[in-house]
Amino acid sequence: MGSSGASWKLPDHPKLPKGKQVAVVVLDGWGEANPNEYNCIHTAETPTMDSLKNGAPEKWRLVRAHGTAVGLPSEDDMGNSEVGHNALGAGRIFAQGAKLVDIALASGKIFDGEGFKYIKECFETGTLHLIGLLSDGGVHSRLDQLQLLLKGAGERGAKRIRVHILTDGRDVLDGSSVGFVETVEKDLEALRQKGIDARIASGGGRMYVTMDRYENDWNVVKRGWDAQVLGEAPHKFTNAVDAVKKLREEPKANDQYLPPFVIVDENGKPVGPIVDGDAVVTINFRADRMVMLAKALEYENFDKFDRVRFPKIHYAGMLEYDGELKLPSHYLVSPPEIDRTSGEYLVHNGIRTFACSETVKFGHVTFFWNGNRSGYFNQELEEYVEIPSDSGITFNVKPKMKALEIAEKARDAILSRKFDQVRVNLPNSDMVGHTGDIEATVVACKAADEAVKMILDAIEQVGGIYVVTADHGNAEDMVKRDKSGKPLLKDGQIQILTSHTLQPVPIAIGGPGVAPGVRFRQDLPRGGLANVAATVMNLHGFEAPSDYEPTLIEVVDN
Ligand SMILES: O=C(O)[C@@H](CO)OP(=O)(O)O
Ligand SMILES: [Mn+2]
Ligand SMILES: [Mn+2]
Repeated sequence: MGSSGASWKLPDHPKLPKGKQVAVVVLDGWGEANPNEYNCIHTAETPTMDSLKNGAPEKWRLVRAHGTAVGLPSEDDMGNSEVGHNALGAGRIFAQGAKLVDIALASGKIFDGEGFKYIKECFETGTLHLIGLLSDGGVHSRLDQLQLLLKGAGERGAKRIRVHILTDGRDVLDGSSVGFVETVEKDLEALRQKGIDARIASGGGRMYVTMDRYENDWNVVKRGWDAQVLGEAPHKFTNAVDAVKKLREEPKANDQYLPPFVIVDENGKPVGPIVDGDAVVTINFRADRMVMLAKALEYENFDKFDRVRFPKIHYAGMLEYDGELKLPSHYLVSPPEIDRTSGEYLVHNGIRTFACSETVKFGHVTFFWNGNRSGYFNQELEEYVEIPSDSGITFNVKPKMKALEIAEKARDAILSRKFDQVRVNLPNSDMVGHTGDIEATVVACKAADEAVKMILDAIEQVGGIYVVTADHGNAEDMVKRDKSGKPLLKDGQIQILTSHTLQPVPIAIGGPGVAPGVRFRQDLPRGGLANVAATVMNLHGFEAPSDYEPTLIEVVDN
């Protein structure tokens, strides 16, 4: 029985057969935009994806992948992997972390919750530490939420506050970190005026310090730990604005990869290591890049790196980050209850599933796909394969990443005929797009296209079906634009856009197993990623649950 009380048994589709193998391919960060020199997908040779596009409108269309279509607060919110894969897998639109935190802060309920009460127990004698991504990107965290949390904690008795910042440059323009740090410094000054000892204590760039994911490189988390908890870092400054400005002067320095630093007092002593009796909040609402730190902060038994000290603290996440691990055990806002995902339904209906990506996106097609739940629903029917990603490099150095290896695994899984669904994420256009290296991103897009071809060829051989789509845009637009769409100049220069976009993404269906008469319906012009789950269920021969977003396809008699 599903948690709603509904049966897990899916009705047979009245027209579509069962038993076809379905490949579900998610191109990460592959949106649709006007062709021009900043559209790396357009520039790249992508014959496979181009040929799919020729199937429009019956076998190719666009779907929305940002804003309210994926449960984000507003249409100005770009898409991202978490909300994108949640929608793809769950078939419904859930108000996402960003929005839930907004609501809890607006009503003040966040301060009445169990999580806040728990950290508040330390306010009298301990320090409140806030650790997280400092930007207004809205993908992992948001500046205004941090500001409200700081203010609220001050009003509710926090006497000593330390902020441990992670600079962004990935969801926002590179170089924007300085302005964000200045803003927080002003807020902290206002708190100090009220007698609260509030300061920035440490910092570092998100990709080099703390925000690794899926255990690709624990050194990243260790660097953060050393600075945040131990108060140790190679760079010491007395002021965070100076720190960020100075560290950015290094050749090749950028916000994403700033080295760790600590803020010290006039005697050279770190101003805010984390010690027994302190409270810690990780302010990111998004899960993937907080899970590793959450484990380090929370687990008594931990062997991923030498923590040196394991302070007895009251730790809460902004959200619960992993529903299966119940991690962390305390949190300020309850996460969306993403239940009855398509993956869970399909295993209950006997669908054997293979899912694969490389480490940096592995959790996207498993954890995010399954509603932020780690592990299998049914190990007998599912196999999840992770191909180790390169670590310690920026992906413009190796833009092909593991696309070929992922495609080979998918091909072999398809040809083995052991699985009904073979699902992959191809990371290239996203991960290389985030580096802002246009030439490398073109190479990345070509590699992803070749991987798609390999998977489609295998589907052709077994008489199967493919669904090729993406989770949000990135590589299709690499320049910051004004409202009219013209590149926005700063000091006469274009500004490279490292972030995701607001663009829609393609979805294509095809393969010899698609029944005659199947085509995209024309009455869902505003269809989005959440409509994909029902579509895939149909292609497996099932009707989707009635509360799922409607399927994108129809079957016409011909
Ligand atoms: O790298 C990440 O964490 C985000 C951008 O902040 O990208 P994606 O949503 O594609 O994982
Ligand atoms: Mn993504
Ligand atoms: Mn991305």
